[in-house]
Amino acid sequence: MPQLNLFDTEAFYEFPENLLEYREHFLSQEEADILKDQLLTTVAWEQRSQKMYDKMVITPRLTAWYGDARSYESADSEKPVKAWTPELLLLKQRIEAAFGYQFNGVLLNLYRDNNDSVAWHRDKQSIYGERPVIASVSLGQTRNFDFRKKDHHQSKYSLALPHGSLLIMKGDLQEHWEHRIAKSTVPMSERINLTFRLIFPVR
Ligand SMILES: O=C(O)CCC(=O)C(=O)O
Ligand SMILES: [Fe+2]
Repeated sequence: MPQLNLFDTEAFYEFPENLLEYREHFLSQEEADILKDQLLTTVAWEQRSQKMYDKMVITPRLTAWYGDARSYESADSEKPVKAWTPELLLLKQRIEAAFGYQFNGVLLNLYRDNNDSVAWHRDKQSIYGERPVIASVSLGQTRNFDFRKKDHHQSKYSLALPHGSLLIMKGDLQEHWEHRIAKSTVPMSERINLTFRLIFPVR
C-alpha cells in the first residue's frame, strides 16, 4: 500500500490493505484543474447544520448532493439531491469503469480554508449495509485524511490526499474505522472532495 504514513510510530497499527485502494494521479493535473474550477463556480454549495450532542451546529464546510433522478423521492429534506451534471456523471462513469464498482450519488464537500473540517465519523448511510464502497476524489489543497480505530483510538493512520487523487474505501472500513479532516493552524486554500456512493434505492 503506497503512501500510507503513520501519524506516530507509537500508535503503529497494520492498516489492512483490503480496506483501501489508492491512485495518487487518478486525474491529470490539467483535468483536476479544470474540474476544480468548474465545481467551485457551478455547484450549488450550501452550509448546513447538524445535530451534535443535542445541539444544532453549523457544519464547518460547504456541501452539495448530486445523484440519480430516481433517487429524488427518497432523499429527505435535509439532503436535497440535484440531478447529475455532465462532468459529475462523467467522473462517476470513469471511476466505475476503472474499478468495477457502481455508484448512484455523490456528496461534495468544500473546505474553504484551514478552519474547515469534518469531525471523526463513519459513513454507514448506505442501504447496502455495513460494507459500503465509497470513492473519494480530492481537488485543490492537499489535506490529511486521518483514520482511527473505532474502539482503539491510539491506532491511527494519516494519508495526505493531493489534487487529482482517488481513494476507495471498502470492506469493513466503515465498520471498524472512523475518519476525519482536521482543522489546521497553517493557512490553507480551498479543497473540494467528492465521495461517490451507492446510497439510494436502485429500482
Ligand atoms: O473530505 C474528505 O476527504 C472526506 C469527507 C468525508 O469523510 C465525508 O464526506 O463523509
Ligand atoms: Fe466520511
